[in-house]
Amino acid sequence: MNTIEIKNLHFSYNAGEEILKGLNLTIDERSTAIIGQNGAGKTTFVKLLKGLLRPTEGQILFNGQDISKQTVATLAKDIGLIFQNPNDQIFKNTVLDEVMFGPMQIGMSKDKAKEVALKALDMVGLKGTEKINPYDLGLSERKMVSIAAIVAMDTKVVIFDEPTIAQDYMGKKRIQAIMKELQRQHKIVISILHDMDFVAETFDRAIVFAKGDALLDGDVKSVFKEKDILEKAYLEQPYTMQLCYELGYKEAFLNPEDFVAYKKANQ
Ligand SMILES: Nc1ncnc2c1ncn2[C@@H]1O[C@H](COP(=O)(O)OP(=O)(O)OP(=O)(O)O)[C@@H](O)[C@H]1O
Repeated sequence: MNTIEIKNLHFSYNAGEEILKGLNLTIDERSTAIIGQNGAGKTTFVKLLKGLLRPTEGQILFNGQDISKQTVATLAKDIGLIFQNPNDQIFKNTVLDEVMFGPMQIGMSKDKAKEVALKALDMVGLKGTEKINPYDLGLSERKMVSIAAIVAMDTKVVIFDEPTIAQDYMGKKRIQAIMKELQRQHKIVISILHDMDFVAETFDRAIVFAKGDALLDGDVKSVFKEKDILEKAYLEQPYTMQLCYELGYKEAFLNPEDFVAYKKANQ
């Protein structure tokens, strides 16, 4: 089983202003959502996992090996990060070249890279767009290109930074299906999210970041039950849960499907 162990992780951009203050966590193959108010340190944390930043103190162990001092190039085979803004990631002139780039960088032949790129494009719903310039696509499709570019690399860890931004209902459903498929392949799936309903419907575990530490950590339902603590972190419960509590139910459901199933079974 793949694991990432975070031990006493500290990080500062500027001396005297700690962004992460001794974080301790173990991330496993349960899909993990990282939530928390703006500026809580979520993006900083995933950049540390990807090797884009170096901890000021502490360790990041991937399958037991300390990766906190490894280069981005060495880590690229194992850890994929899909940026919040696809424009920060995409630089090739065609969709196919963009998605083939990562696989070729980690040593795949051109033929193999093309094969995995076409498969990844199919998975994100962009079959047939291979020759298009990514910047001629809309933002939501460009985000899918950036997802395909990481999926094609077949890394053991796939990190998403705000994947649902600019996605409509169908786009969110597709991202949910991609995450479930990656999890089925025993990859570690981590995502930063602001959409609590999406978290409730998609993830096994949620970690609430606040003031440089994990304020809450547990299965999604137990985390979302902690209304008062969530409020301190400026987070809302998922809408279905809010509705259940407002209606006086003791049992609160994470999503409409579970609520409706309960109602039908108890009519
Ligand atoms: N390159 C940088 N130099 C200095 N400070 C930075 C830098 N990047 C981020 N910060 C600061 O670090 C803190 C944490 O930022 P970070 O982007 O990790 O938060 P976040 O939880 O991802 O927020 P958001 O939800 O808005 O993306 C913020 O106060 C931010 O202003």
